[in-house]
Amino acid sequence: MAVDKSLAEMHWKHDLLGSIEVGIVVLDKEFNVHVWNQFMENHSSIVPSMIQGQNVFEFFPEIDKGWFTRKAAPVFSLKSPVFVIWEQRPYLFRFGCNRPITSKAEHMYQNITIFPLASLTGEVEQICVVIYDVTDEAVSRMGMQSLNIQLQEISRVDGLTGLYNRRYWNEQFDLHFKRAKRSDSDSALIILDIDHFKKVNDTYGHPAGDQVIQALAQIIKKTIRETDIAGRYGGEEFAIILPDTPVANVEFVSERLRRLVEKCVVDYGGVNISFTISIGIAGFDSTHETSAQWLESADKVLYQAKAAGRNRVILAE
Ligand SMILES: Nc1nc2c(ncn2[C@@H]2O[C@H](COP(=O)(O)OP(=O)(O)OP(=O)(O)O)[C@@H](O)[C@H]2O)c(=O)[nH]1
Repeated sequence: MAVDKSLAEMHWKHDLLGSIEVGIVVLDKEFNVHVWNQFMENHSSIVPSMIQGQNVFEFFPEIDKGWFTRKAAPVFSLKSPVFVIWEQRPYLFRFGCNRPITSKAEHMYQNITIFPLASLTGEVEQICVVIYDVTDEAVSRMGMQSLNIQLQEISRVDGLTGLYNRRYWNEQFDLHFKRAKRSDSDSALIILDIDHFKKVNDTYGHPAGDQVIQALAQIIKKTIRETDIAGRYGGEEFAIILPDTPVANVEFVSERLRRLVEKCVVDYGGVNISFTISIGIAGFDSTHETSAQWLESADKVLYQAKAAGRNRVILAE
């Protein structure tokens, strides 16, 4: 009768392990496999008889042995469970995704729990690893994150040129001004404006003007350093912050920019359009009380450049 009872118990435990929608793996101190349930078999195509008694790392070389051993150590020694969520490590076992057609995931995302299995003497000789398939949750969370990043980008970037828009550039300029004020560093500000741009629009049309603006933005992107901050300040007006750059170097960069623009020819449906720009530069000056004063210094010399005949660079004294 007692034998029947334990047989029946084994039977329902076997059924339970088979029908449960999580992976169950029991490992000993050498990380040899003792239990491998149906979920694990379904996703790995490895049947229990193949893996039982074998070392899990040999079957799954993608498991970082050092990391997993460190995670399991307190489960054996302190008898306390350990949890690992997919955001820390996307998976333990690299399984394919359940819905390869409808899901964007390349693999199953997993949360795992490792808990101790104490023997009758209270010693932890084995651990149980439970694997939860959290692919749907992970995919939707990552989708939200990338959407947020895209939204943030859109709100920072000018649609026509891909440079920062005026609002975001101004925020950066304010921050940079405060930093420069604290460190009294060599920084400079460039403001540039397309010469007689109204004539471009009037002669070739607004879409042609847009293409000229885009061409200028490309030249700016190619000419400045990654650490410089360029924005479209107005219709055909651009502003660039050059952190940690002595004014002499800024004059050199500006002159190069001016010459590149002068040489550039925009091909608008077979019509060649040339254009020039005027540039005003103002180095950071600790007497500036506000970022607006710094901007005004650069703007003033830009208009001096316009008044002096355009297509030139002028540096604020
Ligand atoms: N195509 C196009 N034109 C724009 C855009 N934003 C502003 N503009 C035009 O840019 C022109 C600017 O003209 P003005 O401010 O008179 O300056 P300008 O003709 O460049 O003359 P100077 O700056 O004095 O050399 C106007 O005709 C605006 O309509 C834009 O996004 N696309």
